Amino acid sequence: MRVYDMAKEYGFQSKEFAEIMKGMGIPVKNHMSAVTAQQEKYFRNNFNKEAYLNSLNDKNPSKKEGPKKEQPKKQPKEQQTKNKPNDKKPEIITERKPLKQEAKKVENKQVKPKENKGNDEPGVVVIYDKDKKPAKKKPNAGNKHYNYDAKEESDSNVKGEKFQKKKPDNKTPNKSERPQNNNKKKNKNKNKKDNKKEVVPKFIDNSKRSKKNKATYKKKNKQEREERQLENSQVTEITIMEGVTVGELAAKLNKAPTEVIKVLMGYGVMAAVNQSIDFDTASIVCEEFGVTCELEDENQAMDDLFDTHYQNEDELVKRPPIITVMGHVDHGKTSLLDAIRHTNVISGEAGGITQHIGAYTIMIKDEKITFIDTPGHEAFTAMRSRGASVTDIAVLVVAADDGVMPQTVEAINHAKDAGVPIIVAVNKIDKPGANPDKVKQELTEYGLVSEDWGGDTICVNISAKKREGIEELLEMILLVAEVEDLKAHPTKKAIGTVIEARLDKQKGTVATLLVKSGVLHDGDIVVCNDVFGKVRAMMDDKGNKVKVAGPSTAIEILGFNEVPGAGEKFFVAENERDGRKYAERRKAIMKENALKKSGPVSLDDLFNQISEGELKELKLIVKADVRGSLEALSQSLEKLNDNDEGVRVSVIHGGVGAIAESDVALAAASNALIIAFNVRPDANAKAMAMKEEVEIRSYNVIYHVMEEIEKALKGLLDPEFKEVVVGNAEVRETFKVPNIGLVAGSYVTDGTINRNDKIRVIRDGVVIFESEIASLKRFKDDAKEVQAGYECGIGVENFNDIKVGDTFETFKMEEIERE
Ligand SMILES: Nc1nc2c(ncn2[C@@H]2O[C@H](COP(=O)(O)OP(=O)(O)OP(=O)(O)O)[C@@H](O)[C@H]2O)c(=O)[nH]1
Repeated sequence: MRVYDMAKEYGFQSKEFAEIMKGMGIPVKNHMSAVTAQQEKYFRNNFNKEAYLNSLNDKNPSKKEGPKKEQPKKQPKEQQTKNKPNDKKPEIITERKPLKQEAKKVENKQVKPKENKGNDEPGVVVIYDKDKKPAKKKPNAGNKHYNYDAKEESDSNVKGEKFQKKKPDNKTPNKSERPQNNNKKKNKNKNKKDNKKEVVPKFIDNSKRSKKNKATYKKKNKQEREERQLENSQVTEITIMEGVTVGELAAKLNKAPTEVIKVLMGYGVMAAVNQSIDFDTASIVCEEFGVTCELEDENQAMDDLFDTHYQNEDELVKRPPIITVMGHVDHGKTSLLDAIRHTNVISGEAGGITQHIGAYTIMIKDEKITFIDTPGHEAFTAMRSRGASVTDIAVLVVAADDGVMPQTVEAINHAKDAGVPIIVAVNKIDKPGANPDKVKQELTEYGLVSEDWGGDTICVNISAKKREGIEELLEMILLVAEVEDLKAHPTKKAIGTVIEARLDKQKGTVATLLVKSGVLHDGDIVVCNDVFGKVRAMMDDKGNKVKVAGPSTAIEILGFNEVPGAGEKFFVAENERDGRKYAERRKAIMKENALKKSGPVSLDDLFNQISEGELKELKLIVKADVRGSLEALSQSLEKLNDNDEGVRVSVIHGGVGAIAESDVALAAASNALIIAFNVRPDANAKAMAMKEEVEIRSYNVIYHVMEEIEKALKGLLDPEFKEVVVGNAEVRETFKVPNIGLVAGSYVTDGTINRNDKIRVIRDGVVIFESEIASLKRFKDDAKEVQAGYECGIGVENFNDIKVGDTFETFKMEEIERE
């Protein structure tokens, strides 16, 4: 039996159950761990669910704290149902005197004034177990999904009303908690007003305060305000965004805008309050005021914005997992996605969902799963290259008759690099040659050990064609999702990722968005990097018009002013003005960055990047001609981890054979550089490397690789010479010429073949020989150079094994100017 089976039986979440078992001394690793018959027996004999649940309640210090009369006599119905003991562990009550600046930290706990016992100082706070607090209605943070039924929503006249959390009811049912002053009405109104804000802690029970106390309080308050102001006026450090406006800067400096304008004028810069200034100018102003300023990291700001959704754990609700299906070509990704669509029971539609957009949500056992319907790596790479981890779980499809293939390995590396759990779907088990065990065996080489072999990778045997094993796979997805504990905020303004976007002649910009947290409403102002717009229309995965979209939902929207990039994060702005401002600022920054772009990782510039703190990990992709070299190289490279520079060297992907487009894509996405050991990129890969500015370093001696990287880490690599490829030619025929040897009738595909350049012979992407050009002829005449598009005869010094289909690469060493 497995932990999760028993968890189900006992009615616990797998995670919690594993903890319980561990607590009883049963050595389980996680929910997937198998439990021996003996352990199971021990558990069954010794575990008392009731006692356990009671012990949880005992831990609830409200009892310690509390005279029973403080509890409401009867809990409201809703609260009662939510207080199911295994829903959540109760929170600890603490009693403390909060400092002002700590107010934020407790902001989201429920705070109520401590009963005035006469000797109370203002500022005493009691944080109560929220489950025990009466009449406070909270969204079910545990197991229930919020209902985002768009149709219901559109019936409602109040936009978003359904998704607003019920406000805490401050008409406390417990008499002892009620304010005791005479001015009840006023106080009630005040409470009402307070409730409109997010939960603001109230530290002071002013209901029983005498006039004298009030005066003291006022005085104290004033004093504190003044202290705060003084504190603020002594700003010493600020962070500002590129393109900050004069007004914004003044506010951050705690100065009047006119003061800032004056300073600017002193430097000959005429700028009005709403005008943007660049960071350098802003830092001069800051210097004048004795304030140090730092450029705000835009990505950080975005991360922070996203983080606000997850700050208050008790406000979060469970969200469906988002899945990407990956695997080698023809192993059945598309068939699996099709099979899943047909297994779907969300709408009971015959033939499954008619899909309209690049993602769809299915329902299994009352739980939703969202699939990103872009099989393969493109989605993954595009998403990740922009730093958005869209996928929660990767399903790796491996054909049982074919086993682990190069793209399988790539997919594993992609998922690992993104830190996403992998579920293996061993497909085509219906085929006569199918051997699922062989697949499992091969996967162990890549660190994926199937759970029935003692590992923790879930492998499910399926036949996408015969639609077998699909439900089990979906259940496993839900299981992993449960362990991943995926949560989202049910009501905040939406954040998420653009899955794809295009320009439609009639409709304008059409973008598919995946809401990660919060709710997107029709009419919202969405901002995605440098583009923004008002959502004009929203359509779900079945083509229905909708008004709202909750977490893990994909929708197609109209309204962006330009086409946003796939994989880009989006958020909802307060209003159009803010949205436009943000997008315009991003545009300006991007323009500026493009001008001073330092480019992706390059060995020559490695030291600078390390020194500037931009690089903490040097990621490498190693491609070699034979497995032996690959292993030797990878092992040697890992040894470079012991460097004094504190830079981790990691080989994120290794393979045998020519460098393919997918290698370059992975390098671009992960900011890696490619080490080519006796291999070359194919034409597409080469073009992509140029476009993506991925550096490919070629070597033929392992020692040289190590030496160069070591030097680069230390900043000693400043090569005086650099290899420059000058031309490429294809061998179309070969001739034996007396006294000369073998001559290859070749066609120059690009560049120029110069008689004096060096030459390499490449076969199937692998360098098989390197030498000088022995002869270069146009027809019968010797030639000094032959341009692309012409034919010529090429002889290679000391090499007569040229074959039709080989390619030549000619190169020269060029001197590099030292900086
Ligand atoms: N016998 C059998 N054939 C399958 C199964 N799943 C897929 N196939 C076949 O395998 C071939 C490839 O399937 P696809 O679903 O197109 O594979 P893919 O991985 O999406 O391929 P690409 O999109 O080209 O990367 C098709 O001919 C499918 O009919 C299966 O479970 N059993």
